[in-house]
Amino acid sequence: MTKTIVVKIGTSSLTQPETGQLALSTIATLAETLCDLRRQGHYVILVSSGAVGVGCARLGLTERPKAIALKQAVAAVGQGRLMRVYDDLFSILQQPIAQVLLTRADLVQRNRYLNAYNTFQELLGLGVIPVVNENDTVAVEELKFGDNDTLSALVASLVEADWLFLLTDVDRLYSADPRIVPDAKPISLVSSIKELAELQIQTGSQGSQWGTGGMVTKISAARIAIAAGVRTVITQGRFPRNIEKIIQGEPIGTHFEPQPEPTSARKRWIAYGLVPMGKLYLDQGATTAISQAGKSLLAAGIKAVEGDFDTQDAVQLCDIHGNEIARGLVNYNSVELEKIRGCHSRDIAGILGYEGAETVIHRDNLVLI
Ligand SMILES: Nc1ncnc2c1ncn2[C@@H]1O[C@H](COP(=O)(O)OP(=O)(O)O)[C@@H](O)[C@H]1O
Ligand SMILES: N[C@@H](CCC(=O)OP(=O)(O)O)C(=O)O
Repeated sequence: MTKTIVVKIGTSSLTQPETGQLALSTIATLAETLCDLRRQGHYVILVSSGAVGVGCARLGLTERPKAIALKQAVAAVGQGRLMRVYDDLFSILQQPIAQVLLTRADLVQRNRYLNAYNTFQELLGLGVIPVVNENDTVAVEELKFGDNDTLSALVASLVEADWLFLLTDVDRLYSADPRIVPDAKPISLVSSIKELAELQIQTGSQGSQWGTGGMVTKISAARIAIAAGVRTVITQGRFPRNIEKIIQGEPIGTHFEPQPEPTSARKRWIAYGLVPMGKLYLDQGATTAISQAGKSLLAAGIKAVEGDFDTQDAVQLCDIHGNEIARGLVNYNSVELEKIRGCHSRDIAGILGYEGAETVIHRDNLVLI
């Protein structure tokens, strides 16, 4: 049965940790594995980091640049070389590939989201393996995915994938960083979003020397993907052949079970496609109404408004502790909300001088995180 499989490989798997040089045997084995999956009739998408890492090696830089302009320049040097390596290897295996560079804006605006979807469908229909990366050279700070774990989860959600593999330089998720805590407990299965939220995991502040997101972004990516119904696995990048074994049922790596009823595509777009433009801090009553009773958000439950946003922008909803509980599209802009927060809906017309929506965020435009 044809499956859609998204495989993300991080810099720490693509490069030698000591030198930053490409781990050619890993990349070649990955190419062979993906070609075999294609020949078995599956649709395959590769999300590959490494532009910055390869660029650093080419330019003789010994650590990842921090300044955005330098990072963009280094990525521009590395991306071409990375694609050359992939095209040489996949060409030997007679497998056409395509370079797909995305910025967050490509998935934020609905028409561009649908365009990206259509392009992936055309490529997969042609038997091509798309090789995706963030378009680092033009991605400006406020509109960046920031890491390819998030990007790969959004792509898996976009194409309604069956599997998302996050290949990294450890064999699975642990209770803490195994490099630092030798007796960290391995985690083999996370069976729900609720369990994921309750996991007590030390993820450390950053990933390996060349990585970007560490485990924080992989856990966040798994949350996005399983909400979209995508089975997600964190496993060792140095053994790409494990992908086939895992698909055949071998318990390798950390498995995140997909949510039984995937969140609708529109709500996934609200929750993860859009970039939130502000925050609304709710009182306990509104928090309970939103998270447990499936209600819309009314002005009376808003204690504070943060940010400068327009109507229909996406905003984060936070509980009394400041924890994000949901995202939604507002019916009022930030200036109006500052005036009506805490007020009863029947008083809104008198305060604003015109009859607006009864709700601040309608339930249909609200997604629990
Ligand atoms: N709880 C944890 N379980 C496993 N690895 C962890 C954990 N916390 C932090 N890490 C670190 O995260 C690193 C992987 O993240 P990263 O370096 O960004 O890799 P990649 O380049 O594959 O994205 C591992 O090398 C490990 O040192
Ligand atoms: N677009 C960047 C991706 C950075 C990134 O997410 O790296 P990693 O944490 O190694 O997957 C690059 O190609 O270097």
